[in-house]
Amino acid sequence: MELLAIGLGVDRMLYREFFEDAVSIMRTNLYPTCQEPNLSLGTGSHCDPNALTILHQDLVGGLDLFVGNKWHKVRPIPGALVINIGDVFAALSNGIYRSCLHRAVVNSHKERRSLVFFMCQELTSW
Ligand SMILES: O=C(O)CCC(=O)C(=O)O
Ligand SMILES: [Fe+2]
Repeated sequence: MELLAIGLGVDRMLYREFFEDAVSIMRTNLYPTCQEPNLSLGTGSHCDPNALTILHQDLVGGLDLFVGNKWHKVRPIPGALVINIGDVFAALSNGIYRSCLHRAVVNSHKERRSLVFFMCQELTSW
């Protein structure tokens, strides 16, 4: 949160304090194999509605990002985390940081797992 604040040129503690009492959610996702992957949805395309998302994916691959009018694969890197800006942080930064459209697709040969931490905001901070 401090890095995001520094990037915006605001007090580095601003968002850290704002999210101090955040109530966050952690979710595990399992994407079984599918014989007809093109006919099935892993997660449909979406932007995360929370503030910030930290995602760990296994090495199977399946996370796609929509950038420059097309879908790009997010190549899994051992030990790396994917950080997504969500809609709340896009709003808090007046759109300077943008939430990104993404999806998870399935495949026919290997099941996939991801672990996702959704940093949310305390409901009374609105
Ligand atoms: O499993 C993934 O790679 C993405 C999951 C996701 O986008 C979500 O749970 O919001
Ligand atoms: Fe998501």
